[in-house]
Amino acid sequence: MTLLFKIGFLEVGWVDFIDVFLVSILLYQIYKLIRGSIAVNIFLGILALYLIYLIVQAAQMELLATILGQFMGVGVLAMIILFQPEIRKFLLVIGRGTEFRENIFKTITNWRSQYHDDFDIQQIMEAAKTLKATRTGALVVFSRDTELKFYAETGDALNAEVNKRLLLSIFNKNSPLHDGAVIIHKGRIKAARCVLPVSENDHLPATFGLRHRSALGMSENTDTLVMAISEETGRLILARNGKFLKALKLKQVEQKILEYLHNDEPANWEELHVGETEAESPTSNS
Ligand SMILES: Nc1ncnc2c1ncn2[C@@H]1O[C@H](COP(=O)(O)OP(=O)(O)OP(=O)(O)O)[C@@H](O)[C@H]1O
Repeated sequence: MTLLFKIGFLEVGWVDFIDVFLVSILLYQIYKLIRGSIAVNIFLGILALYLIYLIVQAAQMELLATILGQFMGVGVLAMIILFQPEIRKFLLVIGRGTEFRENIFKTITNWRSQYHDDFDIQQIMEAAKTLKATRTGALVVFSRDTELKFYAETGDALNAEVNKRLLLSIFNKNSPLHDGAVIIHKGRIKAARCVLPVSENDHLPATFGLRHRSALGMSENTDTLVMAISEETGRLILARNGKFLKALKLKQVEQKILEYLHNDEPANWEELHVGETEAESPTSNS
């Protein structure tokens, strides 16, 4: 091994350096995935248990060490079960590494501009404006990379071009399709009446019911952007990576959707303050 430097008896080589660097990236990615979610508490619980186990072992308390050892024995399996959503998201992030190569190819073939032309965002924005004004509840999932077949199959397949009138018809309270979420992929409404996973986040405002929880849950579990419009208040929220974006003007919502679709997002997602209302928000009037 090529020696890089030496601290006392410790010899540090290039391989060690790369090893520590990769572990740091891995830990940072794990931290980013579980930050703000209930998984942090579970992770800290497991860590505390592991530390106690080490102390008990060092103190040679055999009975306790054996009991805790049994827990540690099934630790990996327990972690996989407990952190299933986080592991899924992590693998999705890694999987998107292959997308990098695809993107280079697609950029060369001018795929991005084609995609943009296909997708008339104004149809969405006009529908959102009307839905807000008429206080019609709506849940829209934007998926950049996949058709989300698993979730689309919980509803009714449509595969129709995005269109303002169609969206308004779907979410109309008398429509048989209005319950649940619409999934949009590559400029097409893939399905309506879809059931989304519900978030277990404990820190949501009491006013947030199932529509908001499922918007958040979907963004926690998948690499999607979710737009929810409240039936009660007409408030529009965006959910991404397990976080809500503060009340936005419609122009800003449009910008966020386009940033997401073009994979060009800044990292300025913030959680909505508990109890915040549109009237209190400085950026409101969406
Ligand atoms: N898991 C889910 N997946 C998709 N849609 C859901 C899910 N749970 C609830 N919804 C939708 O949300 C609607 C009811 O939501 P609820 O009133 O509990 O939500 P809310 O967050 O308080 O929203 P609102 O402010 O519009 O009342 C349902 O009629 C359904 O259309």
